Amino acid sequence: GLREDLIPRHVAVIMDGNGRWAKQRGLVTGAGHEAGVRSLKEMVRLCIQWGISVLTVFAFSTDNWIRPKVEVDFLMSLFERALRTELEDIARQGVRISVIGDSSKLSDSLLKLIHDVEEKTKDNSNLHLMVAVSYSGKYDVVQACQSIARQVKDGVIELDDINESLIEKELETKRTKFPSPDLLIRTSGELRISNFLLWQLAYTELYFAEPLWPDFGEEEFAQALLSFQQRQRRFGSRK
Ligand SMILES: CC(C)CCOP(=O)(O)OP(=O)(O)O
Ligand SMILES: [Mg+2]
Repeated sequence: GLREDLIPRHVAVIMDGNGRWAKQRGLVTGAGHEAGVRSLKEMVRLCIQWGISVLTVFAFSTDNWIRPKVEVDFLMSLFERALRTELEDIARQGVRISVIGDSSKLSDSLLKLIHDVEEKTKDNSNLHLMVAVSYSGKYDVVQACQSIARQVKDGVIELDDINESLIEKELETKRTKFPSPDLLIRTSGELRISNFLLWQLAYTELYFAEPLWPDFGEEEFAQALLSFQQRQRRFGSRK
Protein backbone atom coordinates (compact mmCIF):
# COMPACT_ATOMS: atom_id res chain seq x y z
CA GLY A 1 0.00 0.00 0.00
CA LEU A 2 0.89 3.67 -0.15
CA ARG A 3 3.49 4.89 2.35
CA GLU A 4 2.66 8.18 4.04
CA ASP A 5 6.32 9.25 4.12
CA LEU A 6 6.81 8.71 0.36
CA ILE A 7 3.89 10.79 -0.93
CA PRO A 8 5.16 13.25 -3.58
CA ARG A 9 4.91 16.92 -2.59
CA HIS A 10 4.20 18.20 -6.12
CA VAL A 11 2.34 16.18 -8.78
CA ALA A 12 1.97 17.47 -12.36
CA VAL A 13 -0.63 16.02 -14.74
CA ILE A 14 -1.02 16.20 -18.52
CA MET A 15 -4.77 15.48 -18.70
CA ASP A 16 -5.00 13.85 -22.13
CA GLY A 17 -7.63 11.73 -23.86
CA ASN A 18 -10.86 13.71 -23.45
CA GLY A 19 -11.54 13.69 -27.21
CA ARG A 20 -11.00 9.94 -27.60
CA TRP A 21 -13.15 9.30 -24.54
CA ALA A 22 -16.06 11.17 -26.14
CA LYS A 23 -15.50 9.53 -29.54
CA GLN A 24 -15.58 6.03 -27.98
CA ARG A 25 -19.04 6.85 -26.63
CA GLY A 26 -20.34 8.55 -29.78
CA LEU A 27 -20.40 11.87 -27.90
CA VAL A 28 -19.23 15.34 -28.99
CA THR A 29 -15.72 16.42 -27.93
CA GLY A 30 -17.14 18.86 -25.40
CA ALA A 31 -18.67 15.97 -23.46
CA GLY A 32 -15.15 14.58 -23.11
CA HIS A 33 -13.88 17.88 -21.73
CA GLU A 34 -16.78 18.02 -19.26
CA ALA A 35 -15.92 14.49 -18.12
CA GLY A 36 -12.34 15.75 -17.80
CA VAL A 37 -13.46 18.44 -15.35
CA ARG A 38 -15.14 15.78 -13.21
CA SER A 39 -11.90 13.79 -13.28
CA LEU A 40 -9.95 16.84 -12.12
CA LYS A 41 -12.36 17.38 -9.22
CA GLU A 42 -11.74 13.79 -8.11
CA MET A 43 -7.96 14.26 -8.44
CA VAL A 44 -8.14 17.37 -6.23
CA ARG A 45 -10.10 15.42 -3.60
CA LEU A 46 -7.52 12.60 -3.68
CA CYS A 47 -4.55 15.00 -3.45
CA ILE A 48 -6.06 16.47 -0.27
CA GLN A 49 -6.85 12.99 1.07
CA TRP A 50 -3.24 11.82 0.47
CA GLY A 51 -1.59 15.05 1.61
CA ILE A 52 -0.08 16.17 -1.70
CA SER A 53 0.89 19.87 -1.48
CA VAL A 54 0.90 21.04 -5.10
CA LEU A 55 -1.01 19.79 -8.15
CA THR A 56 -0.19 21.38 -11.51
CA VAL A 57 -2.48 20.41 -14.40
CA PHE A 58 -2.07 21.13 -18.12
CA ALA A 59 -5.51 22.44 -19.08
CA PHE A 60 -4.72 24.27 -22.34
CA SER A 61 -1.44 24.72 -24.20
CA THR A 62 -0.33 27.72 -26.25
CA ASP A 63 -0.30 25.17 -29.06
CA ASN A 64 -4.01 24.31 -28.49
CA TRP A 65 -5.08 27.70 -29.92
CA ILE A 66 -4.87 26.15 -33.42
CA ARG A 67 -7.70 23.70 -32.61
CA PRO A 68 -11.11 24.29 -34.29
CA LYS A 69 -12.62 27.58 -33.05
CA VAL A 70 -15.72 25.78 -31.80
CA GLU A 71 -13.57 23.60 -29.51
CA VAL A 72 -11.39 26.49 -28.31
CA ASP A 73 -14.46 28.60 -27.53
CA PHE A 74 -16.07 25.66 -25.74
CA LEU A 75 -12.95 25.08 -23.62
CA MET A 76 -12.65 28.76 -22.66
CA SER A 77 -16.32 28.86 -21.63
CA LEU A 78 -15.85 25.56 -19.76
CA PHE A 79 -12.93 27.04 -17.77
CA GLU A 80 -15.13 29.98 -16.81
CA ARG A 81 -18.13 27.76 -15.96
CA ALA A 82 -15.98 25.34 -13.93
CA LEU A 83 -14.35 28.13 -11.93
CA ARG A 84 -17.72 29.71 -11.14
CA THR A 85 -19.53 26.49 -10.19
CA GLU A 86 -16.61 24.99 -8.22
CA LEU A 87 -15.51 28.14 -6.37
CA GLU A 88 -17.57 27.36 -3.25
CA ASP A 89 -16.28 23.76 -3.07
CA ILE A 90 -12.69 24.90 -3.68
CA ALA A 91 -12.88 27.42 -0.87
CA ARG A 92 -14.52 24.90 1.48
CA GLN A 93 -11.78 22.33 0.71
CA GLY A 94 -9.06 24.91 1.49
CA VAL A 95 -7.66 24.76 -2.05
CA ARG A 96 -5.55 27.65 -3.33
CA ILE A 97 -5.91 28.20 -7.09
CA SER A 98 -3.33 29.83 -9.35
CA VAL A 99 -3.58 30.03 -13.13
CA ILE A 100 -0.29 30.06 -15.05
CA GLY A 101 0.17 30.82 -18.74
CA ASP A 102 0.09 33.57 -21.36
CA SER A 103 -2.96 35.53 -20.25
CA SER A 104 -2.74 37.95 -23.22
CA LYS A 105 -5.01 35.69 -25.27
CA LEU A 106 -7.71 35.16 -22.61
CA SER A 107 -11.01 37.08 -22.58
CA ASP A 108 -11.49 39.95 -20.15
CA SER A 109 -14.26 38.08 -18.34
CA LEU A 110 -12.09 34.98 -17.86
CA LEU A 111 -9.17 37.16 -16.75
CA LYS A 112 -11.33 38.95 -14.19
CA LEU A 113 -12.70 35.66 -12.87
CA ILE A 114 -9.19 34.20 -12.59
CA HIS A 115 -8.03 37.26 -10.66
CA ASP A 116 -11.01 37.02 -8.29
CA VAL A 117 -10.51 33.27 -7.68
CA GLU A 118 -6.76 33.70 -7.09
CA GLU A 119 -7.41 36.55 -4.68
CA LYS A 120 -10.19 34.70 -2.83
CA THR A 121 -8.16 31.48 -2.39
CA LYS A 122 -4.64 32.91 -1.92
CA ASP A 123 -4.46 32.06 1.81
CA ASN A 124 -5.83 28.51 1.50
CA SER A 125 -3.26 25.96 2.59
CA ASN A 126 -4.66 22.46 1.93
CA LEU A 127 -3.63 22.01 -1.71
CA HIS A 128 -2.15 24.51 -4.19
CA LEU A 129 -3.83 23.79 -7.53
CA MET A 130 -1.97 25.42 -10.43
CA VAL A 131 -3.97 25.32 -13.66
CA ALA A 132 -1.88 25.88 -16.80
CA VAL A 133 -4.02 27.72 -19.35
CA SER A 134 -2.51 29.05 -22.58
CA TYR A 135 0.74 27.81 -21.08
CA SER A 136 3.84 26.19 -22.56
CA GLY A 137 7.26 25.43 -21.16
CA LYS A 138 8.99 27.44 -23.89
CA TYR A 139 6.68 30.45 -23.34
CA ASP A 140 7.58 30.24 -19.64
CA VAL A 141 11.35 30.31 -20.29
CA VAL A 142 10.96 33.18 -22.80
CA GLN A 143 8.91 35.35 -20.41
CA ALA A 144 11.48 34.70 -17.65
CA CYS A 145 14.33 35.74 -20.00
CA GLN A 146 12.44 38.90 -21.01
CA SER A 147 11.93 39.85 -17.36
CA ILE A 148 15.59 39.25 -16.49
CA ALA A 149 16.83 41.14 -19.59
CA ARG A 150 14.62 44.08 -18.61
CA GLN A 151 16.12 44.08 -15.08
CA VAL A 152 19.67 44.09 -16.49
CA LYS A 153 18.77 46.87 -18.96
CA ASP A 154 17.22 48.93 -16.14
CA GLY A 155 20.33 48.36 -14.00
CA VAL A 156 18.29 46.51 -11.36
CA ILE A 157 20.64 43.49 -11.60
CA GLU A 158 24.09 42.73 -13.04
CA LEU A 159 24.81 40.03 -15.62
CA ASP A 160 26.67 38.07 -12.92
CA ASP A 161 23.45 37.91 -10.89
CA ILE A 162 21.89 35.61 -13.52
CA ASN A 163 21.91 32.03 -12.21
CA GLU A 164 19.56 29.06 -11.81
CA SER A 165 17.82 30.44 -8.74
CA LEU A 166 17.17 33.82 -10.40
CA ILE A 167 15.54 32.06 -13.34
CA GLU A 168 13.41 29.98 -10.98
CA LYS A 169 12.27 33.24 -9.37
CA GLU A 170 10.99 34.41 -12.76
CA LEU A 171 9.30 31.22 -14.01
CA GLU A 172 5.51 31.00 -13.62
CA THR A 173 5.96 28.35 -10.91
CA LYS A 174 7.62 30.97 -8.69
CA ARG A 175 4.31 31.31 -6.87
CA THR A 176 4.39 27.86 -5.32
CA LYS A 177 6.25 26.40 -2.33
CA PHE A 178 7.51 23.38 -4.31
CA PRO A 179 8.06 24.50 -7.94
CA SER A 180 9.59 21.26 -9.25
CA PRO A 181 7.15 18.37 -9.71
CA ASP A 182 8.27 15.10 -8.07
CA LEU A 183 5.96 13.10 -10.32
CA LEU A 184 4.52 13.83 -13.78
CA ILE A 185 1.54 11.76 -14.92
CA ARG A 186 0.39 11.73 -18.55
CA THR A 187 -2.76 9.81 -19.46
CA SER A 188 -4.08 8.26 -22.69
CA GLY A 189 -0.90 6.42 -23.62
CA GLU A 190 0.91 9.35 -25.23
CA LEU A 191 4.64 9.32 -24.40
CA ARG A 192 5.69 12.95 -24.70
CA ILE A 193 5.96 16.18 -22.70
CA SER A 194 4.14 18.36 -25.31
CA ASN A 195 5.79 21.61 -24.24
CA PHE A 196 4.41 21.39 -20.69
CA LEU A 197 6.68 22.51 -17.77
CA LEU A 198 10.25 22.13 -19.10
CA TRP A 199 12.82 23.65 -16.75
CA GLN A 200 10.87 22.38 -13.74
CA LEU A 201 10.79 18.74 -14.96
CA ALA A 202 14.61 18.35 -14.83
CA TYR A 203 14.51 15.55 -12.22
CA THR A 204 10.82 14.66 -12.20
CA GLU A 205 9.79 10.98 -12.22
CA LEU A 206 7.73 10.36 -15.37
CA TYR A 207 4.68 8.08 -15.32
CA PHE A 208 2.66 7.27 -18.45
CA ALA A 209 -0.81 5.72 -18.00
CA GLU A 210 -2.97 4.05 -20.66
CA PRO A 211 -6.39 5.17 -19.37
CA LEU A 212 -7.96 8.25 -20.95
CA TRP A 213 -8.11 11.23 -18.58
CA PRO A 214 -11.85 10.95 -17.83
CA ASP A 215 -11.22 7.31 -16.81
CA PHE A 216 -8.25 8.15 -14.57
CA GLY A 217 -9.61 7.75 -11.06
CA GLU A 218 -8.59 6.72 -7.54
CA GLU A 219 -7.31 3.26 -8.52
CA GLU A 220 -5.25 4.62 -11.41
CA PHE A 221 -3.86 7.48 -9.31
CA ALA A 222 -2.94 5.08 -6.49
CA GLN A 223 -1.05 2.91 -9.03
CA ALA A 224 0.90 5.97 -10.22
CA LEU A 225 1.83 6.88 -6.64
CA LEU A 226 2.84 3.28 -5.90
CA SER A 227 5.12 3.32 -8.96
CA PHE A 228 6.60 6.62 -7.75
CA GLN A 229 7.25 5.15 -4.29
CA GLN A 230 9.16 2.22 -5.80
CA ARG A 231 11.62 4.43 -7.70
CA GLN A 232 15.14 5.23 -6.53
CA ARG A 233 15.65 8.95 -7.15
CA ARG A 234 19.38 9.71 -7.54
CA PHE A 235 19.33 13.29 -8.91
CA GLY A 236 22.46 12.45 -10.93
CA SER A 237 24.40 10.91 -8.03
CA ARG A 238 25.72 7.32 -7.92
CA LYS A 239 23.94 5.15 -5.38
C1 LIG B 1 -7.25 20.61 -23.61
C2 LIG B 1 -6.80 19.30 -23.03
C3 LIG B 1 -6.86 19.25 -21.54
C4 LIG B 1 -7.63 18.20 -23.61
C5 LIG B 1 -6.96 16.87 -23.49
O1 LIG B 1 -7.68 15.91 -24.25
P1 LIG B 1 -7.61 15.97 -25.82
O2 LIG B 1 -8.60 16.93 -26.34
O3 LIG B 1 -6.20 16.20 -26.29
O4 LIG B 1 -8.11 14.51 -26.20
P2 LIG B 1 -7.56 13.59 -27.38
O5 LIG B 1 -6.05 13.53 -27.22
O6 LIG B 1 -8.23 12.26 -27.14
O7 LIG B 1 -7.97 14.24 -28.66
MG1 LIG C 1 -4.67 14.99 -26.76
